[in-house]
Amino acid sequence: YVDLSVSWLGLAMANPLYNASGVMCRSVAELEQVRTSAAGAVITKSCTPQPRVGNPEPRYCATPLGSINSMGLPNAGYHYYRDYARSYPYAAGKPLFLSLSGMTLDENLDMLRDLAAAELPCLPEVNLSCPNLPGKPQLGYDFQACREALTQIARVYPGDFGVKLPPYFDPVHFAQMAEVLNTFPTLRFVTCINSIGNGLVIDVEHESVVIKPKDGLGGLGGSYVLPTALANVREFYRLLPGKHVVGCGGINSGREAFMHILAGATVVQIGTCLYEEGEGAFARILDELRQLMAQKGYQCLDDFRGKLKTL
Ligand SMILES: O=C1NC(=O)NC(C(=O)O)N1
Repeated sequence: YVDLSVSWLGLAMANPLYNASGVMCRSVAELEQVRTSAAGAVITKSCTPQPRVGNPEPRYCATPLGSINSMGLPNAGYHYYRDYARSYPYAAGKPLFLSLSGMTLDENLDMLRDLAAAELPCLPEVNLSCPNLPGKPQLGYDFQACREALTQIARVYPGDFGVKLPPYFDPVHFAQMAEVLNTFPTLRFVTCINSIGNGLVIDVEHESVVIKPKDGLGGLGGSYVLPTALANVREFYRLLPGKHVVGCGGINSGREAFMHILAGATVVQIGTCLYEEGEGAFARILDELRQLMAQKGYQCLDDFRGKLKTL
């Protein structure tokens, strides 16, 4: 028998799989699709205080190797998701995470103050890494700005929270960001990774880019990003003792879910694969993970979590 359950942050999950923020989570209908699927948890679309239409379309395109998107944070506004979190059936056993992505630090602080006052069981995942807002840099690449932001966030939000990080590509950057993150004891998890920002996909037949915003530049997801996602999971697993890493990036089957957990992920999120396949992806990936564990003689996730061998 294979046990896929996860116990973390005072939460009990039947399995480690849920959606990546941004996919199947902008409307209540979509959120309910995830909640009533085989997923072990639910996370909302990154929200801003006011609703946003987002970037001009086409703004998403799938390819054989993954996806490119420049959505531009289209969302129903903070109060829509807070109200969903108010009526959410926590007792049913699937945790709810609320993704926040204010356009400024003050916007994040305003939303977090309100969320703290609401005293809801949901957990915030503060998005430090949206790559698709024209003219705005990804906060996660400015270490001093992150330190200042997290100082104020931890001050206005007393509870546990997490952050969605951009991918890093240099050991010095892993170390510098880890030093910032380790300053905050209530920062309990990091979600690695957000899309690899500002890629360019070209359509040879039409000799054109495939998305409209930023002349075709967009965040990459899917198989394109798996090795980078795994590196970020493993490096932050090593560098953030006592914190959890949520793995995200390139999970298409039980094999990639296994890789993320072997690299140290406590739980894992799926984005591109969920967008392309639909909520059936959850049950399929869980079955594949179960089978792989059974073949290897593992009975639970702790039997192999974080035990990636080096040579
Ligand atoms: O953080 C984000 N990452 C992405 O890849 N896309 C969305 C978006 O553009 O809304 N946001």
